[in-house]
Amino acid sequence: MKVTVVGAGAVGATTADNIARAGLCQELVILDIKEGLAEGKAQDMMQTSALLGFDTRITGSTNDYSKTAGSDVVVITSGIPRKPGMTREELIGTNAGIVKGVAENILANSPNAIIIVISNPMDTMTYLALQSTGLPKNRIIGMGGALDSARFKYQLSTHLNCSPSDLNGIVIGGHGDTTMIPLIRYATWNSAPVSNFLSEEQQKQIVADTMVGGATLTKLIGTSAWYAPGAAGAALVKAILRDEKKLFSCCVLLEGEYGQKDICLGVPVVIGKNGWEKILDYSLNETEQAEFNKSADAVRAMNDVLKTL
Ligand SMILES: NC(=O)c1ccc[n+]([C@@H]2O[C@H](COP(=O)([O-])OP(=O)(O)OC[C@H]3O[C@@H](n4cnc5c(N)ncnc54)[C@H](O)[C@@H]3O)[C@@H](O)[C@H]2O)c1
Ligand SMILES: O=C(O)C[C@H](O)C(=O)O
Repeated sequence: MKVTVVGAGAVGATTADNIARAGLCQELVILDIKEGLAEGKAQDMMQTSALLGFDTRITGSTNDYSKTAGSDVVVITSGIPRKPGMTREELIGTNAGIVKGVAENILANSPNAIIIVISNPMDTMTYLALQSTGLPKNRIIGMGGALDSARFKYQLSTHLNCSPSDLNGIVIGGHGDTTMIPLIRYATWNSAPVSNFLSEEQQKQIVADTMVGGATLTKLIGTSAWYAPGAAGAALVKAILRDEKKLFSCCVLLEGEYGQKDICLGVPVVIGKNGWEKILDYSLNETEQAEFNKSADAVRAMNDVLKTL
């Protein structure tokens, strides 16, 4: 199996590192436009192999897409991150051109690849990748909900004083500070609804803190996060390569599901060897559906910006 990670920056390198450490593929290519960066990070990672005991061969490439040929999965992380005080949406002007060019180069060299889009604004970049490659919908997956759901469980765990891995919780909708929807009604602590243990006020706080999870880290670090994003990207790669049929919230093309069409938005999907294989219907209540529709309106407005660039 062969995986390419485009972008050797914070998120790309962390995704690649997680993929290598887990031994998910035989060949791993990291590509970046910045001279020497991908080669250097690939060598550095390869030098951990004797210490960590993985067998993945990692190579780097400065914008030579022939090195990525025949990839089974490609993760796109290229593009600028936000600075404190910015929204993800403000990145569209720079990142749309980058993501479009990268997606076209990937398609030309790996026509059978499944593409995972991480670059922001992720929902719109996923839609753009789908449009510019014309790939079957199941092979374009936006990564945002997997990260937001992990952050949701982190927030829940701090209030419940429990292990995040004992929790179930999912965030759907857009991957934006105001567009994501942590589905607290469905969150459980080992099957028991979290509402059994948390006040209304605590639940509201957890939802609010989850929604600004990325912004909070950006303010603290000075640029956006990479450890959890890289782990989430690698988790999706693993689910595909190992055909796990694992459920994640991912940004995928909707064709009437959840009342929306011609838009890529976060919904619960099953991930396996074919990419996203099935959308699950969580039967949203009226409030949740209204939030989902509002989120779709905001993402659609960003998708419309693409036409003006
Ligand atoms: N979807 C998510 O959940 C999520 C999470 C974290 C970050 N992000 C996004 O991921 C992107 C990357 O974040 P980062 O922190 O790694 O940024 P970074 O600046 O550390 O790395 C980005 C890399 O992309 C490279 N690049 C730029 N143009 C390129 C091109 N045309 N071809 C190949 N490489 C190119 C840059 O040289 C740089 O090394 C940002 O847009 C950020 O907002 C998304
Ligand atoms: O917050 C950001 O801008 C990066 C990313 O989308 C995140 O959620 O960490």
